[in-house]
Amino acid sequence: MSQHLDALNHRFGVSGQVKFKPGPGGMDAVEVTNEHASATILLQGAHLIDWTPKGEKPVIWTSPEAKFAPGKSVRGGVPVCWPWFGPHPTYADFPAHGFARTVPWEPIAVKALPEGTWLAFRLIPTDATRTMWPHATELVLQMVIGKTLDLDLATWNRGNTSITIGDALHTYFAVGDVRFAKIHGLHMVEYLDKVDGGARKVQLGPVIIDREVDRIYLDTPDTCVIEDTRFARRIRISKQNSHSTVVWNPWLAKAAAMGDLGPDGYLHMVCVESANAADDVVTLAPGGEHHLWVRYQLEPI
Ligand SMILES: O=P(O)(O)OC[C@H]1O[C@@H](O)[C@H](O)[C@@H](O)[C@@H]1O
Repeated sequence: MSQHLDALNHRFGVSGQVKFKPGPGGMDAVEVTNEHASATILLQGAHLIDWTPKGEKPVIWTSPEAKFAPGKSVRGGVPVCWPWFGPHPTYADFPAHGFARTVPWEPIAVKALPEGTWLAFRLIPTDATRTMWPHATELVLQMVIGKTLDLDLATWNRGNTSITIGDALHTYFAVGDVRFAKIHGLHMVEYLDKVDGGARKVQLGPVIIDREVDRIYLDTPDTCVIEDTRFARRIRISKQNSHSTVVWNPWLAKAAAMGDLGPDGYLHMVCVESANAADDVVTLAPGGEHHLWVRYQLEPI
């Protein structure tokens, strides 16, 4: 075990519950096990790659062919998109979905609570991140690993001028077979269809995934539900301070071209991303703060 991990265990470890250790690809990770659930989080990106409530199948999907390497985004889990969503509005060579998911974060607090394990991580700014984002901004991701998974992505504007951000919790949910899943809660909601040149359309009924789907739903309600008959469960997604929801599945051809989704990975995942995306961005005055909050919860069918 590296000195760094030893030091983290000394400071934040909780015997039998929270352990910092090398994770997949040897990347620094923290493993959480409590009476409600287990989870694994990479320190790069504060990227949660597993959350499995006791006695259940994993709720979060990470590709069996994900590549774990410093500075590379991991296919699956809960990537944090920040401080922009999708391509950078001006600089095409800046990374898609921002840099938060590919840089190191540091733990700042860990506590065992009756409801689960609370952890907080802070993004570590570097010269490289300051080149892309020359603002005094603090970014903290808090999690509670319990029977539910709660995530709070907090942005503080510590500078003297206003800032404008886009953000998303780009969660890959595990489903038995996506062709038999339905996403409820977006009926009569307008969306931008990214596989049809960004055309504006209106969702009627539940979202069905039977082809490539890449949509930004606009002005979305605070709850949607993935109904998964194959796994006989529903995943309830509740959120606050997120006005858009992105639904994404690359389907067969795109998945094959991506190279890190596995041969039939696209059948076992769907991204339902709680976001502030496209025109829905967040402007923070000096001293302002913004909390993108989600709760994921399993319900039997
Ligand atoms: O491959 P990435 O950068 O993780 O992005 C995956 C997908 O993320 C989704 O949020 C976007 O809407 C898609 O267009 C994109 O393909």
